[in-house]
Amino acid sequence: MQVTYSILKMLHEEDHLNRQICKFPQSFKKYSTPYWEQDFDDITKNVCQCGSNSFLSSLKICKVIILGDLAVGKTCIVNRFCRQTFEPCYKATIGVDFEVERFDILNVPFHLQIWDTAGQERFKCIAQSYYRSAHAHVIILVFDFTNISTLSHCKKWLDEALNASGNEDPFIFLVGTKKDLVSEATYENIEESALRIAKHIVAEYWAVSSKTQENIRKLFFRIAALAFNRCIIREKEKSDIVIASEMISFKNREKSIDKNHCNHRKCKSL
Ligand SMILES: Nc1nc2c(ncn2[C@@H]2O[C@H](COP(=O)(O)OP(=O)(O)OP(=O)(O)O)[C@@H](O)[C@H]2O)c(=O)[nH]1
Repeated sequence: MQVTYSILKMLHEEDHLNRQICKFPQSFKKYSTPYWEQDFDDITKNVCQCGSNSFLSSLKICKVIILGDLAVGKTCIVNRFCRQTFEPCYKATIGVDFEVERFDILNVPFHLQIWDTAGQERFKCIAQSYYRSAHAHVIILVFDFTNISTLSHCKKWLDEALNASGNEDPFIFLVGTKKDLVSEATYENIEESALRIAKHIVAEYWAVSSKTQENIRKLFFRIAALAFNRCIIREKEKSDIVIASEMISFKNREKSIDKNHCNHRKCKSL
């Protein structure tokens, strides 16, 4: 999980000052999430409070892959969050673009590497070759509120990503974009279907607009907090296992030294 120099070059370091997370961000709708965490885990809080653990000192980074049909608004989501910009003209993504964004969570630096992939069929293979075995920690499936067929394709995008990415247990988000373009009635209609699909694919549902900025920041803060919490717990488990196995091998070594001593004494007394 070390960040290489080329990735570091792309960090928007100046932005992290307004990316401080101290309170656990909540889901978009209380009951439309499989992730029930309401707060950081006690393990996370303790580790961050003492701050001395060696794994906190290394820079942590989690991979987020954004997928969905062409022109649903994937690039606009990334640009709105990372650059505070919105581009009204469509320019297809070729292959993959990525950004690295820094957060300070419970006063610990944490990075999201955000992969914006191509939705166009002819560029899809290039994108897949990038994120194959990328071990994505988070998968964001994007659909367009103005085009209902993009919602029904999300399951296919997820299956392809799970096959390619190599991580069996990523956080999954189903995100509807262009909320600003639909009437309240259409929005509610499509949301009902989206909630059903989110439940079926075990994903957390969000509705956003990159044009008006609605919910974009909240979405990424939620993703960062969930990923950070899991990352710390897993690192802690790993370090506990290492300590436990070191203790076992230390005890075994002590036992074998004792045994050798005994054998030595026995030999002498014979
Ligand atoms: N009104 C409105 N337009 C949006 C919104 N999000 C994206 N768009 C427009 O939708 C078009 C496609 O957006 P992109 O972000 O380029 O779509 P994409 O999913 O990255 O497309 P590919 O790179 O082909 O996969 C652009 O013309 C955007 O301006 C939104 O929230 N509101």
